[in-house]
Amino acid sequence: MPAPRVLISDALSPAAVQIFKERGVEVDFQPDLGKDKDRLAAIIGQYDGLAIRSATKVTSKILERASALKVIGRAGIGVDNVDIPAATARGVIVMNTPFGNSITTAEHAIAMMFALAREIPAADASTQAGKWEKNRFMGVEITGKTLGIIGCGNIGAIVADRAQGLHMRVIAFDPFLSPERALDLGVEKVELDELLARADIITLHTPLTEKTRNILSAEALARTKKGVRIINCARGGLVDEVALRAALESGHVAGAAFDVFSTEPALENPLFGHPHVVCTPHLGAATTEAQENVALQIAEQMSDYLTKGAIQNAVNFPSITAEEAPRLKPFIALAEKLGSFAGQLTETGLKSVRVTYQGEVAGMKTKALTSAAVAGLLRPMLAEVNVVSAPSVAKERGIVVEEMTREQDGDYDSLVTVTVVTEKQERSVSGTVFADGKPRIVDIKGLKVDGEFAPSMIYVSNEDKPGFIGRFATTLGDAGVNIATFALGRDRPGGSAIALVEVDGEVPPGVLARIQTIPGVKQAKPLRF
Ligand SMILES: NC(=O)C1=CN([C@@H]2O[C@H](COP(=O)(O)OP(=O)(O)OC[C@H]3O[C@@H](n4cnc5c(N)ncnc54)[C@H](O)[C@@H]3O)[C@@H](O)[C@H]2O)C=CC1
Ligand SMILES: O=C(O)C(=O)COP(=O)(O)O
Repeated sequence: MPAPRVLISDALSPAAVQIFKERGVEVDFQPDLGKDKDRLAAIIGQYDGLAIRSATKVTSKILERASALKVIGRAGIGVDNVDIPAATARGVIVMNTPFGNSITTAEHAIAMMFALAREIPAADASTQAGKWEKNRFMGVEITGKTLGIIGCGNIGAIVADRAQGLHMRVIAFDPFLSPERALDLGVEKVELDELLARADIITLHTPLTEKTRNILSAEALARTKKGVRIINCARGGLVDEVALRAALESGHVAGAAFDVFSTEPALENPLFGHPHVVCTPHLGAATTEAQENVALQIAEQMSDYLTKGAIQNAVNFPSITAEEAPRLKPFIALAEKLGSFAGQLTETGLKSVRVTYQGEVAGMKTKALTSAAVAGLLRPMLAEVNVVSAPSVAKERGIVVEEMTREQDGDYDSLVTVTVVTEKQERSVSGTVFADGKPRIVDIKGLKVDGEFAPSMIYVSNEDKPGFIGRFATTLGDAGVNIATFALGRDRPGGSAIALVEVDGEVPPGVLARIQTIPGVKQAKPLRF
């Protein structure tokens, strides 16, 4: 197999290049490419992986051209520059490095707070201009002030910790912050209105989502305390920049420090030029330490995925460690094949699919296995679906996906059952993985069998009557089809029976129709795996 190829299209630390190479991944380092979307679109089709920071915008248009792409790695935290639904729909894993730059970014927010409180940038410019305006700059003390943190996750929590070290009172608004965690962090959890009314300084640390966009709107700004200072080191778009400018002009807001802007690169912005505004060009993560951390980590994660199938910190797929990957692999194949079996037999509208895990397999990454089963199920109907995209494709089509785990209670250490409910019927198939690592099908619609999955198979359900096997074999023989393996199952003598037959090569047209005419045959279907 040729080595996987990765394109680095943003200014990652060159440390990443070394890691990729050491791990058998070819790497193309073009740190400015992300800014040129046409060139990126022109070459992205050659790569299995794309490593980015915030300058590369991975839009659905870029993804349409990314025919070989398997993984996008964000050397940093925010993935709002990636169209995640579009990546997921194309089966591309999107991973980030959720902690590598959080201390550095929190430190930047604290630095911005001091810059605002003591007007350091303006004082610096004035001093170096030879003005010595000692009376112009009158700061405010940080000690004893109330810091309002909007979004108290990884970065917000570090900011809270540092602020407490500075003897500030810390209040936080974050709907997902548990009272226990708030207590642990020593912050007072409050509603947004209370934060706005009480904070002397507000700092934002939420991702940009439809819920957080414009969280500091004109109305919200109007509810803040007079003389408040506002820091945004999270994402442009969280604050209404025009309304903030007006509030600065009126003197209601005493100062603002922004690292991120609604349009980036921010070559102009409503906040620019105000004497109490401090700006940096998206430098939150820009320290040598943080950049090394995120570059090394993303290169490791992407290499592990491309070479070993391990998944860490994916925002659109469950994690699978490098140790788990080989153990999971045969079960992924099993789940996909069971799903495929059910999908190939499905002729009417799919309503729901239930995947049941019994025994040892119940302790594995069942979410990944369920995605594989759904991918296998949908593939006979939709060619472009894979393990990553399957859950979202199913959801889009209104197919309910359920997962159940149970204790082992049968002959097998592990048993996976895929049950498909269509408009007409419910059908289950079960399988396991034997010690040889090969997936086997062990139960079809409650009838026990023991069959392997083969590239070309015929499935027959029939009444258990003498003469069927002879006629069936003759029909195939007459058509020049060689039987490779033959697995039979039935519920009771004379009851319902099934045959799962592996044949060499394609089943010629017309053969299935002839099988269908054998007395007692209810259904005959070709299957491919
Ligand atoms: N300026 C820069 O260079 C950098 C900026 N960032 C930005 O900082 C953001 C935060 O990063 P982390 O703390 O690591 O993320 P995180 O996911 O650990 O924390 C985000 C917090 O926001 C909270 N949240 C979500 N929706 C909310 C809402 N509607 N109202 C209030 N809180 C809400 C979440 O519950 C979570 O606790 C990132 O999403 C990224 O956009 C991150 C790194 C560098
Ligand atoms: O990690 C993040 O979310 C950041 O915003 C850092 O962005 P950058 O990698 O410096 O372009």
